[in-house]
This record gives sequence, C-alpha cells and structure tokens, in this order.
Amino acid sequence: MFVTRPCPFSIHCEEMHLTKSSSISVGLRIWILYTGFLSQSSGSPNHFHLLALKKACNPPAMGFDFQAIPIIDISPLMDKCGDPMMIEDQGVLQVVRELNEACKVAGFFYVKGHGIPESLIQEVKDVAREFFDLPYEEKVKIKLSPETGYRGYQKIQENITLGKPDMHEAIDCYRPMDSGEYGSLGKTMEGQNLWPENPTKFKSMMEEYIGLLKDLARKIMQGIALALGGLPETFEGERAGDSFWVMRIIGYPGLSGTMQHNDVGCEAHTDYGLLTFVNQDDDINALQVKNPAGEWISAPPVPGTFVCNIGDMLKVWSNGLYESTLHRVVNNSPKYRVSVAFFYEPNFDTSAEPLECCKEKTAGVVRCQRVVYGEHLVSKVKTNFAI
Ligand SMILES: N=C(N)NCCCC[C@H](N)C(=O)O
Ligand SMILES: O=C(O)CCC(=O)C(=O)O
Ligand SMILES: [Fe+2]
Repeated sequence: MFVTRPCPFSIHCEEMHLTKSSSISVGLRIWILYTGFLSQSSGSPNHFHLLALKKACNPPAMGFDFQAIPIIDISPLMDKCGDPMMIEDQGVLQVVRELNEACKVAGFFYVKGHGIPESLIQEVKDVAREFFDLPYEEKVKIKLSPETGYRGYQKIQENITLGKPDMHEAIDCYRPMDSGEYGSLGKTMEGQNLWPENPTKFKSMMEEYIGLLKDLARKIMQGIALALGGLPETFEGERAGDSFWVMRIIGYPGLSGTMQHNDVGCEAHTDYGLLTFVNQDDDINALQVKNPAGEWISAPPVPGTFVCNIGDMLKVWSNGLYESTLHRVVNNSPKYRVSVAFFYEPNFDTSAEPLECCKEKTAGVVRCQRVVYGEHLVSKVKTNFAI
C-alpha cells in the first residue's frame, strides 16, 4: 500500500510511504537479525559491521503521522566519534538507529547529551535579547543589505517567507567569504559578518558558539552517514568539510495589548542545507512542525536539548529517504521569544546528488535531482527580502 505525495519544494522528489504495520515488522526483523549477528561476530573486521549496519537501517520510511518529536541521547556517538572502532560500539549503533528512524519519520529530533555547556547555550540567548532590547537606531548600524552579502540586522517584517513578511527581527551570519573566493557563484554572499558593538562580548561569544556547533554537527553527520549506509566520513571533504554554515539570531515579539493571536513569526519553510540546531527560549511554545497528514505538531523547548532538523541538501543526498520537513514559528505568548538557529550546511560549491548507498535502498530509483548548494542558497536568499 503506497501513498505518494507530491513534493511541495523546488527540489523535485517523490516520496513513498509504507504502512506502519508492514514497515515496523520488517524493521524489527532485520534489527533482531542484526543484533544476533553482532553478538556472534565480535572481533570481525569493520566492513562486516558496516554491512550489518546497512541492513539494520534499510527498512523503508514508515508512513505514520508523527505526533511528537523524538529525543535522542547522542552521548555515545560524541564519545566514540573519530575512533576507528566506533561502528562496533553498541551505544553508537543505538544512536545511529534512532537517528535513522527520526530522520525518516519526522525529519526532526531533539539532541541531548551533546556536550555543549548549558551556560554558553543560555548566555548566547541572553546577549541576543540584550541586543534586541536596544533602540532601533542602534541595531540598524549593522543593517543587512545586498552590499553586506546579506549579513547583518533585519528589522521586524523585513524577512519574507511564502511571500509574507515574518513577525521577527534577526541578525544573519554566514561563514565569511573573501571576494572572488567562489567566483561568480559566490558574489551574492561575499562579505564578513557584521557584529554589534554592544553587548561587547557578543562577537567573541557567538564565535565560540559557532566553533562548538560546527564540531557537534560534524559528529552527528557521521552518525547520519552511518544511518544512510555510508562511511562515517561521507559528509567530510568536498561535500561538507568546509561547511558554508549560517547562523540566525532571532527575536519574535510576543502578543501585544488585547491580541489573542500573533502574526506568524516565520512562515512555513524548509531549511536549505544539511542539519539545523535550534537553541530556543525555555517556557515558550512556538516552533511547529508539519507531519505528513498536514497537522502542525509542537516542538516545545526541552531543557538541555537542541531541536535538530534535516535540510534540503540532506534530503537530496539521502535520495528522499530523509525529509526536509516544513516548519514555522508562531509566538502566541505574551513574552518576547529569542532563538538562535545554527545551520550546518554543505560546502558552498558542492553539488549534491543521491548517494549510491541511498539509491540502492530505492531499488536504483533516483528520487531527487542534483543541486548545487550555493545556487540553492542564493535563490532562497534573494527571495527572503523581496515581496
Ligand atoms: N537559512 C535558513 N534555513 N533560513 C530559514 C529561514 C526561512 C525563512 C526564509 N524567509 C525562507 O523563505 O526560506
Ligand atoms: O525560531 C525557531 O524556533 C526556528 C527558526 C527557523 O526555523 C529558521 O530560522 O529557519
Ligand atoms: Fe527553519
């Protein structure tokens, strides 16, 4: 029994969803086989484990409509990353299996056990709030424009999603790009980041945060590479070894006066690259994720976690096995909401196309077309600021 959904995004992709019962039983059977295999084969060469891992992660996507976002404790993966024996570690295998399920079913998951200090996670939001509290004249000193490579501050309703102005203000940052670095492809994004003078520690704190988030993302991408049936290094080197990362420091005004409902903080969209990490304010429930049935499912703040989601390029590399899920932000609380979104993206000039190991899982059917990340990004950025 197949349900085929047309792809709502610019990247063409066909998705097939099996019914819940059939895919669960297949998945379970393979997993039991696999764990049995592992216990008999300790000490055997790595490639046997890789083969077994491929099988474990092979069952097709389950088509049931998720109602909540799973939480994954990634600490075993953090501990063992870089260790040549990592794929023989039971803890790592469990994380890989959970990543695979979450990426197929929801395209969204919470990560806990990530190792980033809670104090830094909180301070980053605190300095963001301090900045947004400043008068407009102060904030606009670092105004974003085409001339700044779309880096800097954008005021409320300046960002456009689905043709509508968003109820948020933000500072956008990208991996710095020197002029000429990526030839004509890179022209639009060339520039250095614009940092506010106040709060004074803003720049150093954000740069520390970016460094840690890049390392974290790289490790999770190793887990995802294994989940897809590839080698841990699949997303290193030419694919994403020099990530053209993005960071958006975002503020969403709360309800004002007697209003019952706020304008949408950020309209429905998918993220553009590999993997997004949202560091959102505690106590405000505003991020919503669309399930295959078209229902908006809440992704409330869970202390000690980041919300993670799949971007368009990972959808392509995975041949549509993983979804870049639609999501939006609606802040209907009376409080001003701060969130800091870090986007771990491919190299700017990378051309993404379905991985061989992912085509194998769809019986050779190519479901997603090749996309150059820089072209995808530039086309998005240009429409983000034009009604
Ligand atoms: N770098 C990322 N993913 N930014 C996501 C922002 C989504 C809103 C944007 N106006 C849009 O229409 O895509
Ligand atoms: O603020 C959030 O919770 C998410 C923001 C988001 O989806 C984005 O900037 O792409
Ligand atoms: Fe997003």
